Amino acid sequence: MYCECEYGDGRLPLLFIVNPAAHSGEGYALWKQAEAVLQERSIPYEVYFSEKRGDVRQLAKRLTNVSEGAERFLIVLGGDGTLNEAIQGMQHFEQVRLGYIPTGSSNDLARDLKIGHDIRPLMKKLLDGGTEHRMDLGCVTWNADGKTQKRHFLVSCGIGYDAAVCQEALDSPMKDALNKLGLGKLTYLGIGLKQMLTLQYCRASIRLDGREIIKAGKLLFAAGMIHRYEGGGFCFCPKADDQDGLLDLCVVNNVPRWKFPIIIPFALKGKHGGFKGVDQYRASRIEIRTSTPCWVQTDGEIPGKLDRIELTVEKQKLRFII
Ligand SMILES: Nc1ncnc2c1ncn2[C@@H]1O[C@H](COP(=O)(O)OP(=O)(O)OP(=O)(O)O)[C@@H](O)[C@H]1O
Repeated sequence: MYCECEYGDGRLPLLFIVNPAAHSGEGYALWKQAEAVLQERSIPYEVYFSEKRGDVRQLAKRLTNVSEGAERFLIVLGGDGTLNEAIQGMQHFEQVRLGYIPTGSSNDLARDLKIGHDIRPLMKKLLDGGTEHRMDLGCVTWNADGKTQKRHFLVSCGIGYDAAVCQEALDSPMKDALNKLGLGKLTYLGIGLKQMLTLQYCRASIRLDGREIIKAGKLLFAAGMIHRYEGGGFCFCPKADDQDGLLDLCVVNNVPRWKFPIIIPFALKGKHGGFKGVDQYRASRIEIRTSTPCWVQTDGEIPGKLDRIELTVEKQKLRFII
């Protein structure tokens, strides 16, 4: 972790956390485009670069540990995974305005918010103050070694297939190579197809707000979503609203494997709900138990393999600036 500082005139601190490794190493070059806008306007700022996984969380924790009454404007440059790390560390949510410049390869949050990817207009808007958009914050909790663990999410938390694809992609040497050729989506496509053919189904029971029980005999995945897209553009919950204090849930259960290639193009457009075995729900608390431990993902990051998770949501907890 290191810092290049040009801030110091006593105004609202403008703080940047940059993942230079996002988008297979393009992150630093994209930061330079953002920095050019700051320099043109002679705006003071501080920028902190992550050097490894986990740094973004620590940086966010340190930079938002403010005293009462003080405010921070924190802008994160990275993909959904970088932003996810930042919100794990964030403190004093009411005193922090959170800006975001998407420089990852999937950018599902940016897709849903329709904020685009062009750095200059995004920077200019943020520097002009932007618009505050109160955003729900999801939380998944589970037990490990007798202790309750938790992780926040902004986009989605899924168990099963979607998480298994993320987990394999995170460790895939192919991802970097294909990203450099601008073909990063092929990684997910390849791994997605492989997992579709090989993933073992599990049984699951799902409770919504402590009541309704969904019994799944052959669960492919269940994803609780704050935003509409995950997995690089799959509109699994087309009615998700990031301000309603509720999670939309997509459950895919008991769908024969041969049907997947037919359903996928519909899922990209959010039209998959009509297929038998694809169901949508909405709740503020979702408890999921599976018959065997399955991979879990939060905004594409992997907390581990789990067989019992609880998803909740804090309504409009984040002061997101767009
Ligand atoms: N300096 C760094 N070097 C390597 N990894 C980093 C560094 N900083 C953060 N990370 C990790 O990189 C991952 C960043 O993923 P992110 O989603 O932001 O970008 P991406 O990999 O380009 O996009 P996508 O996941 O959408 O394909 C996170 O898991 C984060 O912990």
